[in-house]
Amino acid sequence: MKSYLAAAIQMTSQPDLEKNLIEAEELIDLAVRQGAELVCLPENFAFMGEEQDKITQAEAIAQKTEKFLHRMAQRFQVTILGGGFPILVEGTQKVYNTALLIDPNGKELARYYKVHLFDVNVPDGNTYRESSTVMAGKELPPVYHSDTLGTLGLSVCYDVRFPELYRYLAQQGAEVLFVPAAFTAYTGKDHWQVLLQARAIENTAYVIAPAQTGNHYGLRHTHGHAMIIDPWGMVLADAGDQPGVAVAEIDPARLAQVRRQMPSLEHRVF
Ligand SMILES: O=C(O)CNC(=O)[C@H](CS)NC(=O)CCC(=O)C(=O)O
Repeated sequence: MKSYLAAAIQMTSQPDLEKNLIEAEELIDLAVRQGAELVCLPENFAFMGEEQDKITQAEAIAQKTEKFLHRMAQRFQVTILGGGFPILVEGTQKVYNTALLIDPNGKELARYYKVHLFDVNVPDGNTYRESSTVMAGKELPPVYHSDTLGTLGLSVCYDVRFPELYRYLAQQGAEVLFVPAAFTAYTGKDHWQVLLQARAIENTAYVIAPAQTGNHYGLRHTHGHAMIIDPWGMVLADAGDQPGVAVAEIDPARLAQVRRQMPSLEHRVF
């Protein structure tokens, strides 16, 4: 593992695939110009709209988005995380909420189907029933061991509330945890940063958390604050509440230092 720059992209995705992919490309370009070698897109980067519209367009979204990720990785010669987009589950009317990691040659390194689905009545009056259109993944997320970028662990959004998933990733050697998200504005203001810092601190790992921000359609507002957090829990970069990028250094020397200073991973009893 070497020292390198990573980017957490922040978008306001709409119910418009083509528009979102153009916007994503511009932000990837911006991140690469700032020197990022690992570029991470948020959950729903390709499409954010009514559940039913997502299902109707699922085939096109899945096909075009997967191609887009391969094309971007190759064109910009970076590793890309596509933080969450729908892929139809054969023989059903449901999709997997899927995160893909692609290398600069366009090769797929890792794939994860979101396990925890957001079926929550948020006190602001919005009701979320992700399980009405999404099939829950049944397997723990993968880690990918990269010689240059370190050991990378996948997850998506609502997963961040389930610490056992990240402890599993840490046990598999994860040094960098991805949490691509579309956190609601209401829960995000109180929980987003706290949860991310907790996952970083308790696993002494970097957290890269790309995010959705602003108003998408109807009453859907997301929290923003795409960020990168170091293994001590320090926020290294925060994209605020507008579309953009948060860029920060992922440094193996810092990781080793924190794991020396706070060896809690080695003191686990259970
Ligand atoms: O809002 C939308 O339209 C799109 N959102 C999503 O796709 C996903 C599943 S519904 N959002 C979350 O998981 C939010 C979790 C969250 O906000 C929390 O855990 O508090």
